Amino acid sequence: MSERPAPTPTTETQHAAATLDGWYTLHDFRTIDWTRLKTVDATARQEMIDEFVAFLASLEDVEAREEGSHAFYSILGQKADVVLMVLRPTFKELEQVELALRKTRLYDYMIPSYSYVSVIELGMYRGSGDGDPYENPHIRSRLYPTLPKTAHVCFYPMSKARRDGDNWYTLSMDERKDLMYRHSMIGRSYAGKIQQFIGGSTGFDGWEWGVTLFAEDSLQFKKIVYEMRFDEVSAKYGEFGDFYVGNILPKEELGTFLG
Ligand code: VOV
Repeated sequence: MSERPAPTPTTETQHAAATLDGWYTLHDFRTIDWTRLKTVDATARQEMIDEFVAFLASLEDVEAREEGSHAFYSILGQKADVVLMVLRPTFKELEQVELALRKTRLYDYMIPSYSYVSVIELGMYRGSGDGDPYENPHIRSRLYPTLPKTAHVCFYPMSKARRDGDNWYTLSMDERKDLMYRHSMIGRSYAGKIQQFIGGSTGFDGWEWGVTLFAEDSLQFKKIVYEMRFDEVSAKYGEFGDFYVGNILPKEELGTFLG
């Protein structure tokens, strides 16, 4: 694992909140070229599916060794058909997963529809306690997580506003701390219903964070996002990209999905 710098302590001045940064994250959204796939004969299609299942099984091996994690979901609507979310310690390892995906035969029937690069991030608005946070087992489990395999996923990118009047980046640290505290209190009321993974993406991708939510009950996505819209940090400063929602796609069901 690459060495991480110790987070800088926060003061009352106007500066960036220190972050703890974990595994790098790629969300790879693809649309299936159904028209072309339908022309493939049953034997060749089964071979493609078997090869892709073996690819997913190889990701499971990495996850079992706790050297990364992934989640594979189908996506509702026309924005994409599937998403592979992958977590790895380095950009290089993310690239290796991308390359392995590209080398599968099924990839020839997948059209890229969207992707997002970020790094699992914990904002240290309240400090990180005593000792090296990267050695704290609780913090490590959040920075280097095994992703849930819940029934549903919801992904969207977001930024904090930099408008005249409502500019997150000109607020003092104390103001941001207070707002994030209120945000976290709403979040906590969804304990047991939603698990959130925030990927910091400033300098990596088109928005500042990628938000990935996992839930067994899909309605909880609407409830938390709606409730947060009334909270000042989202109401005044939240800017949002497209939402992608979908269902878990276990590798054992890939044959039915593509068949
Ligand atoms: C499932 C619930 C949930 C919980 C418990 C939760 C808690 C927390 C805590 C404690 C913290 C700060 C420290 C850290 O852990 O980083 C955060 C941080 C963050 N969040 Fe959050 N959040 C949740 C959920 C949650 C949602 C649903 C959203 C989307 C907002 C919306 O309007 O659609 C979100 C966004 C963020 C972001 C973009 C950040 C980083 C902002 C920054 O300026 O750094 N978040 N969040």
